[in-house]
Parts: sequence; C-alpha cells; structure tokens
Amino acid sequence: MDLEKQFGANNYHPIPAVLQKGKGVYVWDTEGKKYFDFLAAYSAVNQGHCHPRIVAALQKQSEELTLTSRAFYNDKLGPFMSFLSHYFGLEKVLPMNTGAEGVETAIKLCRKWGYEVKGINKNKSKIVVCENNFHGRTTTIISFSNDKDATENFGPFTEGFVKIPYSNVSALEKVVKDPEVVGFLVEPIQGEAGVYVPDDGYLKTCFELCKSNNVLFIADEIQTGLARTGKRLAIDYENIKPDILILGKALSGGVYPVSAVLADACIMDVIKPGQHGSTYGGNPIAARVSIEALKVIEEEKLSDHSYKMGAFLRSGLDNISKKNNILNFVRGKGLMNAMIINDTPQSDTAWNICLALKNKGLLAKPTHGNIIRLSPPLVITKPQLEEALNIISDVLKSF
Ligand SMILES: Cc1ncc(COP(=O)(O)O)c(CNc2cccc(C(=O)O)c2)c1O
Repeated sequence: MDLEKQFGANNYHPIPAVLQKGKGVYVWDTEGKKYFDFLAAYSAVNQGHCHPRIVAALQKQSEELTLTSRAFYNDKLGPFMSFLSHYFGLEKVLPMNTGAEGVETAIKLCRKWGYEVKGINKNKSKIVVCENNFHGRTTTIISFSNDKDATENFGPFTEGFVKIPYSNVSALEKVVKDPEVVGFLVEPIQGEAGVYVPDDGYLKTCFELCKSNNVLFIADEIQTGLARTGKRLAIDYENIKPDILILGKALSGGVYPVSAVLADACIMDVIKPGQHGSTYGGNPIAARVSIEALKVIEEEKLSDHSYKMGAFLRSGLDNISKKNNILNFVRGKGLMNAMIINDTPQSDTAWNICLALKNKGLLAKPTHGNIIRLSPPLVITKPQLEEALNIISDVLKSF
C-alpha cells in the first residue's frame, strides 16, 4: 500500500485492503484474510477469480504466440470473431482492449456511417448520450460527461454530443429527429451513476425511435453484459438487437484486457484498412481467453444463475431494510445491484459501512456518496449469499 502511495499517481482512493490471491468469489489479502469480493472488478470477473479454464487458456496461448499485431493474421482471431458474431447475432467484430477504446471505436464507426451512409454534412454529426453516463475516461468520452470530477480542467472537449435525461423517452423523441443525429449511446443500466435501472420498455421505445429516424442504437454493455444482469445482455430483457454493441470487462473473465465492437456489415464496412485499430487489438491471447470466458458463461449457465441469485440477494436485502432504516432501499437486476444508504451523498456513512464490511470479510465500495454497489462474481452460491447477507445485516445493525 505504501509503495502505491509513494510512487503512484493519486488517481484512486481504494478501500485499504492489499489483495494477493483470488479464487471464485473470494480474495485474500497479504495477511491471509479471506473476503467475499462484492465488486468483481466492476463486473470484469463475472466468471469468478482465476477461473481454471480461462487461466489455462491464458497459460497455453502465452507459451505459443502472444502478439503479432494485425500486420499478419493469427490462428485464434478468426475463431474469436466467428464465436462472438454467432453468439451475439451481429455480422462483424472489431476487437480492441479496454472498454473506453471500445466506446471510442463505436463513436468513430457511428460518425463515419453518418457521413458515408446516412449522408449528413461533414463534421456535423451528433451522438445523443444520457446525463450521468459513464463510458470511460478518454478526453472524447469525458467531453460528454456531466461528472465534475471527470471533466474539470481536462478541456478543451470534443464536440458533437447531445445530453438528455436518462429513462426519459420524450427527451430522446425531441432530439432524434435532428437530421444530423447519427447515434444514441446508452448504458442499459447506468452502472457508475449508481445502478440506475430505466423504466420497463424505455430501451425498446428508444430503439424504435432510433430505427424510425435512421439513427444507430449503440448499446454499451461493458458493465451490464455477459450475464451480469441475469441475461446474456441487459438489452435481452427487451429483445433488442442493437446497431452497435460494445463489450468489455468480463469478455476475458478478468484475466486480460479485451473489448470488442460488433455491428452488421452495412455499418462495420465503412471502416477500411488503415482507418482504425490498435497494437494489441485482436491478439491471440485475447482471442483464446475470450472464447473460453464466453464458453464458461454458457456452459455454467451464469445468466440464469445470476438472475436467480440476484433475486435472492435483493429479497434478503429488502428484509434487512425492513428492520434497519440505514438501508433505504435496494435496486438492480440479476447480480448488478446497489444499496442506497439513508444518508446524504456528502456523508461518509457509506464509506464507513464499507470499512466495517471489510473488517467482517466482505469487500464493496461506494459509488457517488451514499450508494454501495453489490456485484459479486456470478458463480456465487446461495449459501455464500446467505453468509454475505449475515455480514451485511450485522454491519448495518451497528450503524
Ligand atoms: C458502462 C461502461 N463503459 C465503459 C467503461 C470503460 O471501460 P474501461 O475502464 O475498461 O476503459 C466502463 C468502466 N467501468 C468502470 C467502473 C468503475 C471504475 C472504473 C475505473 O475506471 O476505475 C471503470 C463502464 O462501466
């Protein structure tokens, strides 16, 4: 911890736990203390820490071929692209590394489609986004953030984005008719803002509004995707096939940075050789690890399991909130949930609750003041949830 403080940029404020080992839903600190991991690296470790099949894929590929760049083909990328295309039902895949790179790729793809297919005036494209969004930390992405911490003194910002309130159909209806609007970028559940679940039907209505106005519907499923919310993708709750799909985090089961952008050929083919890419994008380790990570989700039926365990977790938390007014209420879908603490966002109550949870063997972290996210690896079992609920109940009783 001290070395990080001495030599590291001060760009995080971690819960004071120094972790050394992880397995399934558990992590251990350097003193050998065991914790439930209720953050799962913000939904990057859906399959559980160090899943043996995913680690084996990483190990095997790392002894064969790690990186060639896209100057050549490699024997793992085609199978990766084919697997993703069939699994998500979109024709083409553009592989990148981090979530933000995926979002940036989607923005560039949507703009280019706007000029070359929709036919809008050069450099006039607009992409609609939602207030309180979180899509990453690059300069263009924070250009459409309204979070002061994310934007202050990082200007000048990228133009071409229109912000509207989340979960508000008429707000989209007003702006989507503008002929220069080329896309609507949305999180199916707003994760970083505090696990805001939109009204039922919101996403479907927005999708239809986009369709009827020749605007691309861009689903950022980096945090909500891959069984986290109890479905393969969060948009599956409303049977939406997005024009552009962005994946990341658990795409590699937390063992390697992998992201990907998917779209049908009529959109993806606007990108020509030499117009976009990345050194590590589509490398053989990323490809082989991700195929295994997706197979684990499928074969271990993690979507159904996440759905059932999420319902069990929320009902347990609802029972706690009935007996303890420090827990205002709970919200979420599948195993993407948050506890809303009955105090002001400016108070440090949620932080102190997380410190107390840590001392009792459960790691969680507040987002935006009084909201504590609860997103364990999806492999968590009912007995483990019962034990975790007892820890949460005991801690909340002491506040
Ligand atoms: C919905 C969504 N979109 C994009 C990103 C960016 O992904 P990358 O971080 O891989 O570039 C996210 C990331 N989500 C996220 C959640 C919490 C913390 C942090 C952090 O930057 O420490 C990131 C996300 O939750």
